[in-house]
Amino acid sequence: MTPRAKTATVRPGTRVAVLGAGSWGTTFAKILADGGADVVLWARRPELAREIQEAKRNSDYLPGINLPISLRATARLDLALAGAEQVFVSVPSQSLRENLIAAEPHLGANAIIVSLMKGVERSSGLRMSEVIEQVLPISPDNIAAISGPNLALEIAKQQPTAAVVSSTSLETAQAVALLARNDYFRSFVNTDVIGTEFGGVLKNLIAVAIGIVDGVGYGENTKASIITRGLVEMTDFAVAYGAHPETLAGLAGLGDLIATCQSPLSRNNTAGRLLGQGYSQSDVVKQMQQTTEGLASVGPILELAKAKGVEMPIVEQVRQVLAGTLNPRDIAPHLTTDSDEPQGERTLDDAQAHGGAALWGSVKRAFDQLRNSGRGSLGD
Ligand SMILES: NC(=O)C1=CN([C@@H]2O[C@H](COP(=O)(O)OP(=O)(O)OC[C@H]3O[C@@H](n4cnc5c(N)ncnc54)[C@H](O)[C@@H]3O)[C@@H](O)[C@H]2O)C=CC1
Ligand SMILES: O=C(CO)COP(=O)(O)O
Repeated sequence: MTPRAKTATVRPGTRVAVLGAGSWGTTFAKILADGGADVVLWARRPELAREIQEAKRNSDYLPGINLPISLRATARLDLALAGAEQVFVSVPSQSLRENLIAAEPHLGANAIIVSLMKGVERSSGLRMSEVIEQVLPISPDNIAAISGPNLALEIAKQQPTAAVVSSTSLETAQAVALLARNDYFRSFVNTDVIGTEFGGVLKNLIAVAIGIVDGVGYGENTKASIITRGLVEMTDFAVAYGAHPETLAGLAGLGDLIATCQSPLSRNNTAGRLLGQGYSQSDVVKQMQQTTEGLASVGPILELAKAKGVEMPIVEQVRQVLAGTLNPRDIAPHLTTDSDEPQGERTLDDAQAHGGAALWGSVKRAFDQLRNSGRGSLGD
């Protein structure tokens, strides 16, 4: 029986809303409630709202987890949003726009909107914070995004982890981080929204590739090679769109990449494994019971990469496997280039030069933080 978490002592009772009662929305509502916030969770389906409100359970998405007594739930969007100082959004990326339009009339004028999502809008290629900025009458300084090694079920079991809260306004990032923390969840902050959001989106695509080679039966060498080259691919792409390379060496990049690529809890990893076992994309989509953001992101990411002249050979091979034009057995690091000449191994150091930022300095800082058990700065 998981002991009840101690609640934080910061601004208890701050009224917040969480939109989306799936695995991550429900888990994050628990994080916030265990941190002392006054949380109302919006569930699209009334029967799910009732189960959470009355039984403090979400048997669809978090079976066996006891939710905080203080957590309230409703299927009424207006009631969920009434008085909310911060609104955390955790619906599938492709449904964000429609949900923001529905929520807009009920939002407080100064409410902070926090994206918990890790996708890009397929029709526009926009990141989640860009969709929020486009739909709502809101300053980017009132928008934040949270990402990191955050497999929902492990966190719902109160296993310790960390995340990064990102906003163009450091003050906003800190206001969110002060609520999104308790004795098993630690929030760091940064102002690199581009790097933080793209880290969460891109790691899903590499995780699909890892799942594919796992499904084919390749071992740890192949997977480690793809993870390593995948991080360089992620960094190249994100830096081309204005990210700081060190963000991709932090929790939102490397951290989340490790968690997602290694865990059977990952839906993207699982979808990749089914692809590697020979299932078609349509069969995989039918089998997946939960949101698998990576499958919808491959196309838009490759279009964005092409627009900046960034090569993403691993993601391109995932696209080909999804399209059925590449045998899953042929997706492997040495096939990520079709040149017969031995290729120079582009490393994070090159990305640092490429990105012009002190990437290794941030990697060394990360190791120092780990050595000092995280007593480093709030920055990630
Ligand atoms: N599950 C996890 O471990 C983590 C998930 N995330 C992100 O959280 C976001 C949400 O994913 P999950 O909660 O995992 O998905 P999920 O599949 O567990 O839950 C999705 C929820 O959205 C609802 N939904 C579906 N279509 C909707 C619509 N049109 N309008 C409103 N609600 C709708 C579903 O009923 C369900 O309650 C994704 O972007 C994902 O990448 C981020 C970190 C961890
Ligand atoms: O984002 C996640 C972990 O950080 C969850 O990954 P999946 O969406 O692949 O399950």
